[in-house]
Amino acid sequence: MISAQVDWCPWTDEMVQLLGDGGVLIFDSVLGLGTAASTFNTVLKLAQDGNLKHAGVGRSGNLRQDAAIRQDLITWVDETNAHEFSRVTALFEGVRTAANEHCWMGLKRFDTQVALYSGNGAHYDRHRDAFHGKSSRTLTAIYYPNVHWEPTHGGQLRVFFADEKVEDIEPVADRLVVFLSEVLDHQVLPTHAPRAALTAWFYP
Ligand SMILES: O=C(O)CCC(=O)C(=O)O
Ligand SMILES: [Fe+2]
Repeated sequence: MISAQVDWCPWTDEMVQLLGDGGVLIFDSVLGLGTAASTFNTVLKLAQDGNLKHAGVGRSGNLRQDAAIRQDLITWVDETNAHEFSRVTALFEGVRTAANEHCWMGLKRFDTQVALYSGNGAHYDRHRDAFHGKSSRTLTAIYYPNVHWEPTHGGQLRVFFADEKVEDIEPVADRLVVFLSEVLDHQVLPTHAPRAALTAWFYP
Protein backbone atom coordinates (compact mmCIF):
# COMPACT_ATOMS: atom_id res chain seq x y z
CA MET A 1 0.00 0.00 0.00
CA ILE A 2 1.38 3.39 -0.91
CA SER A 3 -1.30 5.67 0.49
CA ALA A 4 -3.78 5.38 3.31
CA GLN A 5 -7.29 6.78 3.77
CA VAL A 6 -8.10 6.74 7.46
CA ASP A 7 -9.13 8.88 10.42
CA TRP A 8 -6.63 11.65 10.60
CA CYS A 9 -5.44 11.21 14.17
CA PRO A 10 -3.81 9.47 15.97
CA TRP A 11 -1.27 8.14 13.52
CA THR A 12 -0.86 4.37 13.57
CA ASP A 13 2.45 2.50 13.25
CA GLU A 14 1.49 1.61 9.67
CA MET A 15 1.00 5.26 8.81
CA VAL A 16 4.33 6.26 10.35
CA GLN A 17 6.03 3.49 8.35
CA LEU A 18 4.28 4.57 5.16
CA LEU A 19 5.37 8.19 5.59
CA GLY A 20 8.97 7.16 6.29
CA ASP A 21 8.99 4.94 3.21
CA GLY A 22 8.18 7.93 1.02
CA GLY A 23 4.42 7.37 0.86
CA VAL A 24 1.50 9.76 1.25
CA LEU A 25 -1.05 9.95 4.03
CA ILE A 26 -4.53 10.96 2.82
CA PHE A 27 -7.17 11.93 5.39
CA ASP A 28 -10.75 12.80 4.42
CA SER A 29 -13.49 14.77 6.21
CA VAL A 30 -11.03 16.48 8.53
CA LEU A 31 -12.81 19.79 9.25
CA GLY A 32 -16.30 19.44 7.78
CA LEU A 33 -17.75 20.74 4.52
CA GLY A 34 -18.89 24.01 6.11
CA THR A 35 -15.30 24.93 6.96
CA ALA A 36 -14.15 23.76 3.52
CA ALA A 37 -16.73 26.01 1.84
CA SER A 38 -15.90 29.08 3.91
CA THR A 39 -12.18 28.51 3.37
CA PHE A 40 -12.70 28.22 -0.40
CA ASN A 41 -14.73 31.46 -0.41
CA THR A 42 -12.04 33.24 1.60
CA VAL A 43 -9.40 32.24 -0.98
CA LEU A 44 -11.63 33.46 -3.85
CA LYS A 45 -12.21 36.76 -2.03
CA LEU A 46 -8.46 37.25 -1.51
CA ALA A 47 -8.02 36.76 -5.27
CA GLN A 48 -10.89 39.14 -6.15
CA ASP A 49 -9.37 41.80 -3.86
CA GLY A 50 -6.01 41.46 -5.61
CA ASN A 51 -4.26 39.94 -2.60
CA LEU A 52 -2.85 36.88 -4.41
CA LYS A 53 0.32 37.18 -6.53
CA HIS A 54 2.10 35.03 -9.06
CA ALA A 55 4.29 32.55 -7.23
CA GLY A 56 8.02 32.49 -7.82
CA VAL A 57 9.86 29.20 -7.81
CA GLY A 58 12.80 30.68 -5.95
CA ARG A 59 16.47 30.64 -6.67
CA SER A 60 16.39 31.32 -10.42
CA GLY A 61 14.96 34.84 -10.06
CA ASN A 62 13.75 34.38 -13.64
CA LEU A 63 10.07 35.26 -13.59
CA ARG A 64 9.31 34.02 -17.08
CA GLN A 65 10.92 30.67 -16.37
CA ASP A 66 9.08 30.48 -13.03
CA ALA A 67 5.76 31.20 -14.77
CA ALA A 68 6.32 28.24 -17.09
CA ILE A 69 6.83 25.94 -14.11
CA ARG A 70 3.86 27.05 -12.00
CA GLN A 71 0.89 29.34 -12.66
CA ASP A 72 -0.78 29.50 -9.27
CA LEU A 73 -1.48 32.75 -7.42
CA ILE A 74 -0.40 32.74 -3.79
CA THR A 75 -0.17 34.53 -0.49
CA TRP A 76 0.81 33.44 3.04
CA VAL A 77 -1.24 33.12 6.18
CA ASP A 78 -0.21 36.13 8.26
CA GLU A 79 -1.74 38.57 10.77
CA THR A 80 -3.94 40.14 8.05
CA ASN A 81 -5.85 36.92 7.27
CA ALA A 82 -5.03 34.48 10.12
CA HIS A 83 -8.51 34.78 11.60
CA GLU A 84 -10.17 33.44 8.45
CA PHE A 85 -7.84 30.45 8.26
CA SER A 86 -7.78 29.64 11.98
CA ARG A 87 -9.39 26.19 11.64
CA VAL A 88 -7.01 25.12 8.91
CA THR A 89 -4.08 26.44 10.94
CA ALA A 90 -5.32 24.47 13.96
CA LEU A 91 -5.46 21.36 11.76
CA PHE A 92 -1.83 21.93 10.72
CA GLU A 93 -0.87 22.42 14.36
CA GLY A 94 -2.45 18.99 14.95
CA VAL A 95 -0.30 17.54 12.16
CA ARG A 96 2.79 19.05 13.81
CA THR A 97 1.85 17.49 17.16
CA ALA A 98 1.09 14.10 15.58
CA ALA A 99 4.37 14.09 13.63
CA ASN A 100 6.30 14.94 16.78
CA GLU A 101 4.49 12.39 18.95
CA HIS A 102 4.47 9.49 16.51
CA CYS A 103 7.50 10.16 14.29
CA TRP A 104 9.78 12.13 16.68
CA MET A 105 10.26 14.73 13.98
CA GLY A 106 10.92 17.62 16.38
CA LEU A 107 8.98 20.10 14.23
CA LYS A 108 8.91 23.54 15.83
CA ARG A 109 7.02 25.75 13.38
CA PHE A 110 5.31 25.93 10.01
CA ASP A 111 4.50 28.46 7.27
CA THR A 112 1.18 28.26 5.45
CA GLN A 113 0.79 29.13 1.78
CA VAL A 114 -2.60 29.97 0.26
CA ALA A 115 -2.73 29.05 -3.45
CA LEU A 116 -5.31 29.38 -6.22
CA TYR A 117 -5.01 27.78 -9.66
CA SER A 118 -7.25 29.70 -12.07
CA GLY A 119 -8.55 26.71 -13.98
CA ASN A 120 -7.31 27.82 -17.40
CA GLY A 121 -4.87 24.95 -17.59
CA ALA A 122 -2.86 26.38 -14.68
CA HIS A 123 -0.56 23.71 -13.24
CA TYR A 124 2.70 23.14 -11.34
CA ASP A 125 5.40 20.99 -12.95
CA ARG A 126 7.01 18.02 -11.22
CA HIS A 127 9.15 19.15 -8.27
CA ARG A 128 10.21 18.35 -4.75
CA ASP A 129 9.48 20.83 -1.94
CA ALA A 130 12.96 20.58 -0.40
CA PHE A 131 16.37 19.13 -1.19
CA HIS A 132 18.72 17.64 1.35
CA GLY A 133 20.96 20.34 2.79
CA LYS A 134 19.33 23.20 0.84
CA SER A 135 16.35 23.88 3.07
CA SER A 136 15.04 22.77 6.43
CA ARG A 137 11.55 22.08 5.09
CA THR A 138 10.83 18.65 6.50
CA LEU A 139 7.14 17.83 6.22
CA THR A 140 4.47 19.03 3.77
CA ALA A 141 0.74 19.06 4.58
CA ILE A 142 -1.92 20.21 2.09
CA TYR A 143 -5.59 20.97 2.84
CA TYR A 144 -8.05 21.18 -0.08
CA PRO A 145 -11.28 23.19 0.35
CA ASN A 146 -12.66 22.58 -3.19
CA VAL A 147 -16.33 21.96 -2.47
CA HIS A 148 -17.50 21.74 -6.10
CA TRP A 149 -14.66 19.55 -7.33
CA GLU A 150 -15.28 16.98 -10.09
CA PRO A 151 -12.85 14.64 -11.86
CA THR A 152 -13.25 16.58 -15.14
CA HIS A 153 -11.74 19.64 -13.42
CA GLY A 154 -8.29 18.02 -13.60
CA GLY A 155 -5.89 19.46 -11.03
CA GLN A 156 -4.98 16.14 -9.44
CA LEU A 157 -1.90 16.06 -7.22
CA ARG A 158 0.28 13.50 -9.02
CA VAL A 159 2.82 11.89 -6.71
CA PHE A 160 5.83 9.83 -7.84
CA PHE A 161 7.07 7.08 -5.56
CA ALA A 162 10.69 5.88 -5.40
CA ASP A 163 9.94 3.06 -7.86
CA GLU A 164 8.44 5.68 -10.27
CA LYS A 165 4.95 4.36 -9.61
CA VAL A 166 2.47 7.21 -9.83
CA GLU A 167 -0.73 8.00 -7.95
CA ASP A 168 -3.19 10.80 -8.77
CA ILE A 169 -4.89 12.34 -5.75
CA GLU A 170 -8.09 14.35 -6.33
CA PRO A 171 -8.05 17.76 -4.60
CA VAL A 172 -11.55 17.24 -3.18
CA ALA A 173 -13.08 19.23 -0.36
CA ASP A 174 -11.95 18.63 3.20
CA ARG A 175 -9.03 16.36 2.27
CA LEU A 176 -5.65 16.53 4.01
CA VAL A 177 -2.50 15.11 2.40
CA VAL A 178 0.83 14.67 4.24
CA PHE A 179 4.28 13.64 2.94
CA LEU A 180 7.99 14.16 3.55
CA SER A 181 9.17 17.35 1.78
CA GLU A 182 12.62 16.04 0.86
CA VAL A 183 11.45 12.70 -0.47
CA LEU A 184 8.37 12.89 -2.65
CA ASP A 185 8.29 14.29 -6.19
CA HIS A 186 4.88 15.68 -7.12
CA GLN A 187 3.07 17.93 -9.57
CA VAL A 188 -0.30 19.59 -10.03
CA LEU A 189 -1.96 18.50 -13.29
CA PRO A 190 -3.64 21.19 -15.45
CA THR A 191 -6.72 22.62 -13.77
CA HIS A 192 -10.01 23.30 -15.58
CA ALA A 193 -11.82 25.00 -12.69
CA PRO A 194 -10.60 27.27 -9.87
CA ARG A 195 -8.64 25.06 -7.45
CA ALA A 196 -7.56 26.20 -4.00
CA ALA A 197 -5.00 24.62 -1.66
CA LEU A 198 -3.50 25.54 1.70
CA THR A 199 -0.02 24.12 2.12
CA ALA A 200 1.95 24.03 5.36
CA TRP A 201 5.69 23.43 5.41
CA PHE A 202 7.03 22.33 8.76
CA TYR A 203 10.52 23.14 10.05
CA PRO A 204 12.60 21.59 12.84
O1 LIG B 1 -1.67 22.23 -4.43
C1 LIG B 1 -1.11 21.12 -4.46
O2 LIG B 1 -1.73 20.06 -4.53
C2 LIG B 1 0.41 21.05 -4.39
C3 LIG B 1 1.09 22.39 -4.49
C4 LIG B 1 2.59 22.26 -4.43
O3 LIG B 1 3.15 21.25 -4.76
C5 LIG B 1 3.41 23.37 -3.91
O4 LIG B 1 2.89 24.49 -3.72
O5 LIG B 1 4.62 23.14 -3.66
FE1 LIG C 1 5.05 21.15 -3.89
